[in-house]
Amino acid sequence: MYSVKETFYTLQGEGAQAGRPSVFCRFTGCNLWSGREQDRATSICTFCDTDFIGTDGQNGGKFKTARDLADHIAAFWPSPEGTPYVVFTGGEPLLQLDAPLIEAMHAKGFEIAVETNGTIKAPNGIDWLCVSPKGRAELVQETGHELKLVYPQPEALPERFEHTHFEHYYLQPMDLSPQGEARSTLKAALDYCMKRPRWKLSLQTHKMIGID
Ligand SMILES: C[S@@+](CC[C@H](N)C(=O)[O-])C[C@H]1O[C@@H](n2cnc3c(N)ncnc32)[C@H](O)[C@@H]1O
Ligand SMILES: Nc1nc2[nH]cc(C(=O)O)c2c(=O)[nH]1
Ligand code: SF4
Ligand SMILES: [Mg+2]
Repeated sequence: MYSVKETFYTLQGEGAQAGRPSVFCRFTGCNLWSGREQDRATSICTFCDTDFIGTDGQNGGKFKTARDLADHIAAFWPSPEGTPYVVFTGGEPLLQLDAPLIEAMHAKGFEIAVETNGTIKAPNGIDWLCVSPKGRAELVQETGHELKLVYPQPEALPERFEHTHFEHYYLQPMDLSPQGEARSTLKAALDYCMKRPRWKLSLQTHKMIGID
């Protein structure tokens, strides 16, 4: 059984695939925060910008089999042209994404992207793996296509991840607006990238243009 908060068609807003048309499948639940505001400050991940509780979002629900969920996701792809692309996110998608679902999406011709916090080893077969380390949480998944670190995090400074093996290294300015704080994390991130140029800047472009 898979538990999905929401499913929608949009553009990938972040990282090296920014601008790519994508079906987003947001799984319910995370291992680093309950999702309840009263637990935020005492959680390992304290700055999350996402509601991932329940199955009540747009086109959310519970799906009994990998085939059922794959059919649901594939229905959002608008046209036979281009390679269909699904981004599994959450919450923490690696709590639920498994080999049968990967196989079912590939059987439908999809490329599979994952956004993960890196605390759970990724299964084989993911076509684009984005790892985004969080606070004091141990990083288990040290390889992938992009490491996208939200910046600044006092307990997860970029230096801690320089021994890892990714094709791209990004800093993404922490958005504190969901918590009502306004502070310039953008300036801090771009200053760091310019000082240490293996790091590139990732902006949350979907928020700028007002899409999901
Ligand atoms: C909501 S998370 C879900 C996937 C997974 N749990 C993770 O943390 O990577 C999706 C992406 O949003 C990023 N993110 C979450 N909250 C953010 C914030 N306040 N500012 C900037 N990026 C944020 C995460 O680091 C991650 O790259
Ligand atoms: N457009 C868009 N791009 C995204 N990239 C990563 C996202 C996520 O929440 O995982 C996200 C999202 O929520 N929307
Ligand atoms: S690990 Fe990801 S989904 Fe979980 S609370 Fe942090 S940003 Fe949100
Ligand atoms: Mg998001």
